[in-house]
Amino acid sequence: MIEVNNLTKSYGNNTVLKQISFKIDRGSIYGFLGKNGAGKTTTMNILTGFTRYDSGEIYIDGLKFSENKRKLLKKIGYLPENPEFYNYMNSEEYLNFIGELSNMKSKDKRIETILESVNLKYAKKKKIGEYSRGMKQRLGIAAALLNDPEIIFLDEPTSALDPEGRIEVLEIIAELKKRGKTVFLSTHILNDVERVCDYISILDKGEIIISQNLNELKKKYIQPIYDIEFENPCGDLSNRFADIKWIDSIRINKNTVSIYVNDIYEAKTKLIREIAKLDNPVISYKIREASLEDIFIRMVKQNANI
Ligand SMILES: Nc1ncnc2c1ncn2[C@@H]1O[C@H](COP(=O)(O)OP(=O)(O)OP(=O)(O)O)[C@@H](O)[C@H]1O
Repeated sequence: MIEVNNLTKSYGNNTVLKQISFKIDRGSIYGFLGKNGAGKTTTMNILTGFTRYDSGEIYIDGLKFSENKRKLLKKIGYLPENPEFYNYMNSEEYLNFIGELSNMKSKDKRIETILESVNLKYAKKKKIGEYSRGMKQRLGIAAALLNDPEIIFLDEPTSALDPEGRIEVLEIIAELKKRGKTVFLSTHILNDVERVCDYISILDKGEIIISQNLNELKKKYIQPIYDIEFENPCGDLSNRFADIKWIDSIRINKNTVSIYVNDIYEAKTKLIREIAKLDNPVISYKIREASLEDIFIRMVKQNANI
């Protein structure tokens, strides 16, 4: 449904997107991950028609975006990272106003339905200035959904929210998928991605370093991680273990280390022996599966080493 080929964008000398390509299937939730400044918002602004791009091609439903912008933008809803509201309006008035801007006919029923779907019906007469962040974010989603778009772009929709607010937004996203919508979700909260996304891309310094179905990604990159807590700090561990081939990488945080291995058999038989040589008493020793966060950190680190 969305196909992006070799998309490139520069601001002056700063090339923010370097020939990125990806595809998004209809009805999927596509997680677009990356650290701050990776280029996520720029990509979203391009795909929603707010920002120009230098080169590359974008197709939506087989139509070239640059030649069919007006038509294609009708299929798109967008919640930007920091949506602005008129705080003196209530949510019903605000959605009416948004509807009028886009010449929407018979808005009342739609507004009622949409307020219900984002759980704001009870607060529709309350001034937006008195809303919590979570309520404002849900109102932003309501505004993005007002035209009943097929594709919804959500830029960091949960970043500023408390756990309860995040769950409410994630539930709305899961509901959108059930209704057959395609969701493009940019975020750096990997837990959220694991909860709702089908497919992910990791954007790093303007390049897509991985693009895969989430389950396949986990299967491919899942490797055990050993979390070991020592009695004393273990600052020189990376040097001590530098020559061990079956150790992929080591993360150290004071007295605790996470050891990423690439050969589970070697690790099982030899890691304890190596640890014993350190002369640093062990408080705990645990094996766990890699999470998306571990995979993300590994991929971004590898990209930095290239
Ligand atoms: N209008 C602009 N003019 C100049 N540089 C810009 C502009 N917008 C973004 N950039 C630069 O482009 C790069 C990517 O920014 P972008 O906002 O797309 O990243 P992001 O992944 O969305 O990060 P964040 O999560 O912090 O929003 C950054 O280096 C940023 O400074």
